[in-house]
Amino acid sequence: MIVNEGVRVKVPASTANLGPGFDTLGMALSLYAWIEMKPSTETVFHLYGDHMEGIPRDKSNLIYKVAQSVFRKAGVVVPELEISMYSDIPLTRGLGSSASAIIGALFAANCLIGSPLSKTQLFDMATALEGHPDNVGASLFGGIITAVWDGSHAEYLRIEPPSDMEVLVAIPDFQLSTSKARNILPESVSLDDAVYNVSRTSLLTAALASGRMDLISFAMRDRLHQPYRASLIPGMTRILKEATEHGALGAALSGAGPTLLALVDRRNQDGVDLERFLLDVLGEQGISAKLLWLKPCTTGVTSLTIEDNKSFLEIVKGEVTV
Ligand SMILES: Nc1ncnc2c1ncn2[C@@H]1O[C@H](COP(=O)(O)OP(=O)(O)OP(=O)(O)O)[C@@H](O)[C@H]1O
Ligand SMILES: N[C@@H](CCO)C(=O)O
Repeated sequence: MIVNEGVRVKVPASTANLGPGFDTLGMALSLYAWIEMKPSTETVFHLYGDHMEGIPRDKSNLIYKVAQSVFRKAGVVVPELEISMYSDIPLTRGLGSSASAIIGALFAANCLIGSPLSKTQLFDMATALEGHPDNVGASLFGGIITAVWDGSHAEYLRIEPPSDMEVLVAIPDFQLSTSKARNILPESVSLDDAVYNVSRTSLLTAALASGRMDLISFAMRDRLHQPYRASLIPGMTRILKEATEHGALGAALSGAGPTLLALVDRRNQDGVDLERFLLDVLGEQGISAKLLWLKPCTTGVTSLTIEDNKSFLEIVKGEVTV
């Protein structure tokens, strides 16, 4: 099997759940990480950007381990790698940093050995690693995905996001690990709550697929995870309840949080009132937050051509938008 000299990939961040679609709905966002992977004589890491603090620079690194799982499955031996990464995706904030690292690593490693594995195989491997298909599906395929995981295989459909819909995220200045935000959830829920979410997830999916943005506020409500996670994100309950009064189509906790996300129709909203509302409510709780206007990202992970003489950082710096 041919092993390429090196590959560069660009992978989007993602938001999971979109309110009611717990562990099933995901949407790719216009916030990115870039990875370069090359065979090497010894394993080395070059990690750039403000979000790499604490990330290991040895073979315990997630990117390295995920790449090796691709080589094992394909029956190829590439034990030493030179890995460069630049990321604008904050860690443990609910914007799918782990999913983007997993998808970027799977895709880069597969490209490095001539792409023997299909995207379906990569999706199954990614979902097994992440535990749920929502973030990884969005980072792999782009757009909005609705996905089902049966424990060994993930099926999905991709939905083109409404073209005028933008996303305002408020990223609080504290981290919240997905495991902590999952441990707070109950083991079982009532039939009433299950029906509440099934019906809203169905309506939300159909509303997004058909561009019925007027239905989003009604559909984007949840009883399966947000109420239990509220104690971890002071101000969240008020934001979810009142964001539509300040111009949002709907609001949700992004993934496992703590980032809060509002969908906005930019044809009729400048978003200024919404920005102030989010910062004020979080500020009243003593939380400062960074606001970012993002767009749904319609393409998933992509490989970049390695241009003559351009270094990894030169390529990335030409692309960074935030
Ligand atoms: N580039 C990376 N390289 C290595 N490990 C990473 C990288 N990015 C993320 N991780 C790992 O993933 C962890 C964050 O995963 P976690 O699921 O808690 O949060 P998240 O993916 O940012 O949020 P969410 O899943 O709620 O959207 C980090 O603490 C780190 O261990
Ligand atoms: N669906 C997941 C996303 C975070 O990884 C959750 O809400 O826990």
